Amino acid sequence: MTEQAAPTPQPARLTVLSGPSGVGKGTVVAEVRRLFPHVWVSISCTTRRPRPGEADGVQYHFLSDAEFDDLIASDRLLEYASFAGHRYGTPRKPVEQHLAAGRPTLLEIELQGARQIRQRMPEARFVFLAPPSVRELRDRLVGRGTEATEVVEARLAQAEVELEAHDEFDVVVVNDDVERAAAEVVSLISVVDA
Ligand SMILES: Nc1nc2c(ncn2[C@@H]2O[C@H](COP(=O)(O)OP(=O)(O)O)[C@@H](O)[C@H]2O)c(=O)[nH]1
Ligand SMILES: Nc1ncnc2c1ncn2[C@@H]1O[C@H](COP(=O)(O)OP(=O)(O)O)[C@@H](O)[C@H]1O
Repeated sequence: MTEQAAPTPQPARLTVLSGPSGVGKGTVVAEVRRLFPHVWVSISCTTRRPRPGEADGVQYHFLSDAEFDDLIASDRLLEYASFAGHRYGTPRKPVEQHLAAGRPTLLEIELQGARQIRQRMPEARFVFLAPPSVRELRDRLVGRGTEATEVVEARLAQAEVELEAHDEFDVVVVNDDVERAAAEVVSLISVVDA
């Protein structure tokens, strides 16, 4: 029997999911993983402190400012941005490796980072998660109870900037119902264009 080389996998699609703080990105991404375990979700680096229940290497890699500076200096971030007083960035290598191995890959990042990815990887698909209303966004952010009042206000001010940019994205998904929104995101991640 002749041995055949394993076929080289087709590079997979990169999907970028953005949307204002409190819209439900984390909640929807958790549901996306449940519905579609084949997706690989990038773990970002951040200089913000972990919230209760968050662990290093799970939700984020929690870094010092000096460690974050090192990643920038050695070009190990695909994109990075400041948000509400902290820095966030996507480690480059795991994204490239998972895409090359054929795993549909998802980045959950804010607007400035999404714009950098559009410059570098225009073939990616850009999805904006929108709230049913601004009132509902405020209620979700306050209801989550993870930030102090002034941080909530800073995030809401930033949310207005993000909401105005929704038409830069390929698709807008309204997070009215978590399961419905997640199913829509899965269809965008998993279906390859003809
Ligand atoms: N540019 C960029 N933004 C990120 C990255 N990781 C997370 N973010 C965004 O940073 C913002 C703040 O995240 P976080 O502090 O976890 O708050 P939360 O999204 O409101 O729970 C959100 O809009 C995230 O999508 C990243 O690697 N790069
Ligand atoms: N479709 C939804 N309907 C009602 N509440 C939601 C919905 N999606 C998320 N939430 C709630 O809104 C709050 C913010 O969600 P989260 O996923 O932390 O947002 P983000 O990651 O965008 O900041 C959480 O308390 C979450 O349970």
